Amino acid sequence: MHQTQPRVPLPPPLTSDVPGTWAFDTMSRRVRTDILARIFRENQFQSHVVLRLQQLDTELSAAATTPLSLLPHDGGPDIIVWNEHILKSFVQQRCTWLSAPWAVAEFYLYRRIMTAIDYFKTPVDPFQLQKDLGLTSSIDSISALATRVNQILHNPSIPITSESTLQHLQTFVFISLWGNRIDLSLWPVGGADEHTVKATGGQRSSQSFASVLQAGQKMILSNHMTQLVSYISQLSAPCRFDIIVDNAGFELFCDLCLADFLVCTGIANVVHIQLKAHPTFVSDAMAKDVSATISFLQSIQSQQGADTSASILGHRWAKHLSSGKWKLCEHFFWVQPQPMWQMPSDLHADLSQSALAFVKGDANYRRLLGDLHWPFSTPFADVLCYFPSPVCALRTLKAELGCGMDPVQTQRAAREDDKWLVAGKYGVVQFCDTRSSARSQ
Ligand SMILES: O=P(O)(O)OC[C@@]1(O)O[C@H](CO)[C@@H](O)[C@@H]1O
Repeated sequence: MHQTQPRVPLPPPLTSDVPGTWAFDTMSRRVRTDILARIFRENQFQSHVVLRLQQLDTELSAAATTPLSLLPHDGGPDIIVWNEHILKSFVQQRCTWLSAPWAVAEFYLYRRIMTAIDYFKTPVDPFQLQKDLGLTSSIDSISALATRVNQILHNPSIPITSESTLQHLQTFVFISLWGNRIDLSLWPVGGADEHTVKATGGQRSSQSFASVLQAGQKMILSNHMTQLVSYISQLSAPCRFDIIVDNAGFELFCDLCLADFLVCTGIANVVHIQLKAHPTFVSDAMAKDVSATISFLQSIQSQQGADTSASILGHRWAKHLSSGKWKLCEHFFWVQPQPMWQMPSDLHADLSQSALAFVKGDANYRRLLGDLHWPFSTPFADVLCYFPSPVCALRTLKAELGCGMDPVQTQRAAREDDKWLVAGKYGVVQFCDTRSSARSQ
């Protein structure tokens, strides 16, 4: 029988009321000084919108004592889910922005921003500038990677025989993993905090990303790559794959490189790209951001003259979309805080058609784990056995939770860097074949 939730007892949720934690710093400081402040700076909203954003800022300035409230009817089709299923019990218990489960409070913040800006009447993305800069400032990395991708997929001297395909598969999975380091909510383009990647025009991320890829293996605290590759190599025919993506910008570019590889090699006959239904977590990708990325790639040729790699890629990706090899899917569940084992039945049924879902990034990973305080050594399969399809999490660590990590590795990481859980330097590649895991129970 298919598990409907983790097969081990559930620990308590992370909350953001413990001073000294990243969760506390996020909800009591970062969301105001980094996220809301940028929205004010980077948008020209009408005065009534500014007023609502200021009211939200006032609530957050007293986060420890301000209780969460239900959402007003703002035209969003998700109101009933939010008010009846997500918020009701926390509102009844008078949970505050800090005492409510962290995931609930943090997703709620972005949903409140949508209310404040009247998003469901006039869908303006308040993070558009950051998203645009995320692409343009990564142009060198994008061009370099585009050249490599085209060599692998088009150069007849690198045959796509099965052994080399599996080698390349690993490369593309690593690229997608480490693309998650470049996260605009942590490293805003042009920002100047401790996490900031130096914004030096077009060279923003090319050096850092090359060095991240090189550092690679030793920064991975749990690595199921062998099992992942073995599973994929045993699929008998081209199948559907899913990528539950995370950030727009350079990370999305990296994820689309993986999706490109999967369809060009015939490993996949279709890749469903699972996207957010409204702007959230600053940089999280929506369908429009995929289209913008492809248009940006197609335009690089005219900007750069000689280098056509990115533009070739952009045209190929546009064809993947028009031919139906790539399908863009937005769902409101992806912008909500519930544990993934509470996935709505339509999405569950749909994902159960997939041969494999790659789940990208930290916020999605938190939801895979229900944002709970698992002992770090809890086996990944004991938690993820409920997922509707075989699943591979590609996450760089940016929050104080995890599972499936050997204590030898976590102790090493803690010795090397006291911010190992949140700095995005360490990563995991974790795989669970939920179908065989169910059979072996
Ligand atoms: O999902 P992503 O982009 O990898 O990370 C999201 C994130 O930046 O936001 C949260 C803190 O605000 C944490 O979960 C994490 O640090």
